[in-house]
Amino acid sequence: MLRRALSRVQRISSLKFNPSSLCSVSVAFHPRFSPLNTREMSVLSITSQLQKMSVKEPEPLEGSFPEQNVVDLMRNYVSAELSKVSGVSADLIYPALEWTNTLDRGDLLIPVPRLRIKGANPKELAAVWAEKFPEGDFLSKVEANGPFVQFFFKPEFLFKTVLPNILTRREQYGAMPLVQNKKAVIEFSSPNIAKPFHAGHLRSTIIGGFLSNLYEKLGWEVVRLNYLGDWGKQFGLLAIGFERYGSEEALENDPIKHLYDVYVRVNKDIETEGDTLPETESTHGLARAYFKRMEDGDEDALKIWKRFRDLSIDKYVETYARLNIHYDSYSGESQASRDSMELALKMFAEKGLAHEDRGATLIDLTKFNKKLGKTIVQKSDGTTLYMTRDVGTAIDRYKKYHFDKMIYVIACQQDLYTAQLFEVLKQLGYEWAKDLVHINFGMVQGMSTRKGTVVFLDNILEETRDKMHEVMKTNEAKYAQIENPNEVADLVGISAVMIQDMQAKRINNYEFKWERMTSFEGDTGPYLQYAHSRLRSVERNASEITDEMCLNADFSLLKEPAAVILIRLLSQYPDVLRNAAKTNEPATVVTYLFKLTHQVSSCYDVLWVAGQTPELAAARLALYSSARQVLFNGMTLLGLTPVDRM
Ligand SMILES: NC(=[NH2+])NCCC[C@H](N)C(=O)O
Repeated sequence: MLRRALSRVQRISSLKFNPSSLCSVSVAFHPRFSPLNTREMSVLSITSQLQKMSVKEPEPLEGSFPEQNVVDLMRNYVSAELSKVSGVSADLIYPALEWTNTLDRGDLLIPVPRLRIKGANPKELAAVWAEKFPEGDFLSKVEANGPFVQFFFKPEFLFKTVLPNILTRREQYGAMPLVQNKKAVIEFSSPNIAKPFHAGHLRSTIIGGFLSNLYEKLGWEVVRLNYLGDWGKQFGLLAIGFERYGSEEALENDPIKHLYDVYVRVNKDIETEGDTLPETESTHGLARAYFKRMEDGDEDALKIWKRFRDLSIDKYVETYARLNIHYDSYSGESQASRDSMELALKMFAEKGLAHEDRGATLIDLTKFNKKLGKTIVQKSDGTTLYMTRDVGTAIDRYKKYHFDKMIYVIACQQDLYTAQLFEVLKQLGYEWAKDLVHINFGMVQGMSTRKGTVVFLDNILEETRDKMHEVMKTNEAKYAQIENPNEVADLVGISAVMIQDMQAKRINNYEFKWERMTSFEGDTGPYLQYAHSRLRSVERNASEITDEMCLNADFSLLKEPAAVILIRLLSQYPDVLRNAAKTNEPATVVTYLFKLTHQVSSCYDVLWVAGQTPELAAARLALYSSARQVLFNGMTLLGLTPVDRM
């Protein structure tokens, strides 16, 4: 029995990842570790573990969360002790402590020059302080490196505090109440009805979904908004087009695609007509008249538009659900209230912001900032514009939500536009204009289906799924065992698309590459999924070890350098979230998850679970299980659905 288990571990640990080893999937959670059925285990906070160890908690400094974040606890300790050694106040030391780039430089470091001690040589000070610094219960080593002092956390301490914390907090590990009673409105995705859902919308969706999850984890109440492009002259055109070419059946079946087809055809009509027809007969003229009726609130004219909108939203809801995104509200340009827009136009006039130019109303923003140029807020025919609707909408939103922060996730092509919008609101005297944030991102090149050029999100996801499916089919025997291959292929495919998108800084452009993205090797979405499913398999193979056994394991048995690096990485996770909220970069989390999974993979060779004494097996399983939990948390934060088997 033991020998069999041992050889199984050997087999697993020597297994290089091979896509055709995809065998069966279940997205259901392992019952013992299910976030849904886990028996309530009371949370063992980092600080409550200290009491058990009879270690005195360092004085908590402002802005630290030692209960949830062991790195904060260490910051508190280092700040207090370094204050004694250096005479600098702890409050000044705390914010000067930095992360290290690599763990061989310690877990935290302080650049001595940051403390601005007059007339002192930073190198000498670093050497003296390192020499005098008491390691205490918290640190294993303190060393000077040029003008830096490097602090190494004591692994035994991390094992004893962090593992029980992860194993009892589960999906909550990483979360902390950075803010209280604060609301963030996050607007993202915002596609245009009857137009393709292009790469820009996909990026906005992915980044916005992530930011919403992140802010929630850090204590914000988050309102997720989709601001649909559902208003404007093109909806007059679409209605005319639908009279000519629409099909009820096609509309019901696939509203997004059908409306797009109709839109393309009616635009062709306009092209063919040129200016051969008088305004009253031309497609253009008819569309304009139709939209005017919509703006005037003509119920008949609005009826068909509302149907287009409702059916499109139904379809969007479905597609977003595949990405684990659920909106609090599908608003859109059409929802900007008349009152707010009129108020805004009135205020433009009163504040002397606007001027007339050939019947149109303009705001000259160069007075405030040269780069901002001018913007039109009302056309000569009195119809509203994108900008006016955005201004009205922002006013409506503040009334409705009283947000503390409002984030717009919009492509960098609209950098100027967004800056204008924010400036206009500021000039209108809205105090909350300072709480508006534009999170921008670069372009995706070459995102198209293999067949055509026009893209809808659904098509991209379907195509990725099919591609994954093909890879899975390359191993017939394994494939035959898969219960729901389509579902696995879908989830792994979605991870491929999303991770490719979140891997680099937002502002970078990137090229949409099928081969690269769907590969199981290298830093890809499928690799993360594989890493998660493999950790699940470790848990399944040791199902005789209960949660309690893991929790009460003797962590002093964890000694191997690979285990030490892993616990140091696991300890960083709460800080990674806090850092990601500073940069608003998903890449911060993605990079961390790859570091983590690489380290887990190094552990497999040296830290076996099967075939060990029960004590050692329990301690190691606790470590793997914690790593699995952190990976799970990171993946779901990004919007992925981790698979249990593949
Ligand atoms: N409040 C806003 N303007 N949000 C951005 C909307 C994006 C717009 N629908 C587009 O596709 O370009």
